[in-house]
Amino acid sequence: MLSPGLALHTDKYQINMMYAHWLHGTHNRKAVFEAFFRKLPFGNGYAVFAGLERIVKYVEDLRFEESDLAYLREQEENYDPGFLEELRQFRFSGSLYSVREGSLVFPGEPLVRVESRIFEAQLIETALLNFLNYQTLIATKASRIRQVAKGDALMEFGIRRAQEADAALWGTRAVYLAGFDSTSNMLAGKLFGIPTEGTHAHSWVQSHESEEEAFRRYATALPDQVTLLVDTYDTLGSGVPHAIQIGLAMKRQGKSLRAVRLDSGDIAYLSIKTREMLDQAGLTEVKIVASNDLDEHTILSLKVQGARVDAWGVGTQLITAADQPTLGGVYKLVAREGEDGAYVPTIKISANPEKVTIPGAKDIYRLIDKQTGKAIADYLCYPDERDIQERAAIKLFHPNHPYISKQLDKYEAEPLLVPVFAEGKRVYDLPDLEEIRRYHREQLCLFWPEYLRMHNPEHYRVHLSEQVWKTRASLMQRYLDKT
Ligand SMILES: Nc1ncnc2c1ncn2[C@@H]1O[C@H](COP(=O)(O)OP(=O)(O)OP(=O)(O)O)[C@@H](O)[C@H]1O
Ligand SMILES: O=P(O)(O)OC[C@H]1O[C@H](OP(=O)(O)OP(=O)(O)O)[C@H](O)[C@@H]1O
Ligand SMILES: O=C(O)c1cccnc1
Repeated sequence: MLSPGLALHTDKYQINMMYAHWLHGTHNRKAVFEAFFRKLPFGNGYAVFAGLERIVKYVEDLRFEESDLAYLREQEENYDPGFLEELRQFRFSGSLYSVREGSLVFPGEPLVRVESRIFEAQLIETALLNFLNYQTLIATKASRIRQVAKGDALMEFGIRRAQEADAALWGTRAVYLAGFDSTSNMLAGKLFGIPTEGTHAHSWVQSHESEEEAFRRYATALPDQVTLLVDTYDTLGSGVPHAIQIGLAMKRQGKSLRAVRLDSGDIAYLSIKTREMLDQAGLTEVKIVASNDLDEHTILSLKVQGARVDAWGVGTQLITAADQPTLGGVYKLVAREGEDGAYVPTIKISANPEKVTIPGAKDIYRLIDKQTGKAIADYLCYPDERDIQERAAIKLFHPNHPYISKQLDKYEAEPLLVPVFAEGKRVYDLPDLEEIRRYHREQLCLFWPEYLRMHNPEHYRVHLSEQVWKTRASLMQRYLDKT
């Protein structure tokens, strides 16, 4: 976990292609790849981009260690010693552009663009997708839960169910950047400065002679952060009454019981009853925490039922993105260096029109209505179309039915891709996590609620510039003419 030696965190075919390029002397040719996804997860109206910090650290630390080279030598006798020497000298020397973490992103737009020797761009594909796919998926799930929970406190409880340690750690970071308030994950707390929270387990109660004794001892040990788990034996029959006893005793000492936690049964019914009992005892300040296989659907349903829950602990469903295990992001070659040294746009044709790639290195701009301050659409264009930021008007058209078009004026065009590496040097200061959270909140404010709702959200458009559209059409035609 977090080990520096991630050069072999890649698929074998990348190393094989690197070898074949090296053997034929094409390894130093420049190429442009773009990472994007085709379909939004969970039926959501947007995704929340995450993974850049991990990508940056990976790219910066990327070295083949002697043990990696020894392993490769052992694996494939065809690998020439000169190739292994080339790997020994390997450093990322290219440029990388990325959307900022916390951005709202949409299908088909480049989230990361890599311009480098094909030798390097090919190697980093696998790790880059691995980081981006998982973290963006989890951040999106967390953002959905935040939308539903509104102002309630949200705690991440997932380590024990995550797909191993790295997923727990980086997943927790993704969850926090998308709006959770805290985590039970202590390592994530230490490494990323995320606030940590913890109640206690059933084992604490079971390890005592009585529930009452267990509660009393816990309250004595940690008087400033007591949340008592009240469902070990009988929530309303013993758990809540014992918690009330402790709460009243703490109050007499000028302290305060913070909360009780419900972890089984009918959470709507039990939380309403628990609230009544606490209020009747004069403990109106004591909060109610709920946990037990929660996700955005259950939380929404519980709220509709009038559940009196102040804070939600969410683990399994979130950290594993249980309803959709991957984002499906891809990394496609969009341009290669031609014989004359200039970039040539490339296309990947597919029988499935959604899978035909968009050729050429592209930038993305978010078009914002100057009057409302809200995002209208995203716009893909080539870097030399930078005047998009100054034009008086812009034409937006449907890519499959270009006669459906509209003219847009009084807009601002905000570039989404920022330079992260330039010729191997990092040119981007990684923002701290609090800044990313703030940025994510600002991003949400940029969109009309229609795009943000959990069920059947409006479809936010990603448009192509006329130049991009024409290049794509002509490359498709060229391909059709050949076949
Ligand atoms: N009022 C409710 N409406 C909708 N879903 C609820 C309600 N109360 C609880 N749930 C959810 O229903 C599921 C109940 O799961 P399950 O039956 O496994 O739990 P349980 O029997 O109450 O507790 P245990 O964890 O001890 O098995 C959980 O996902 C829980 O969050
Ligand atoms: O349900 P999650 O969203 O994953 O939240 C974390 C769960 O982990 C703990 O119990 P655990 O699942 O270990 O045992 P239990 O189900 O028997 O309480 C805790 O009590 C929560 O229920
Ligand atoms: O602190 C808690 O209540 C907690 C932490 C992890 C998993 N379940 C519960």
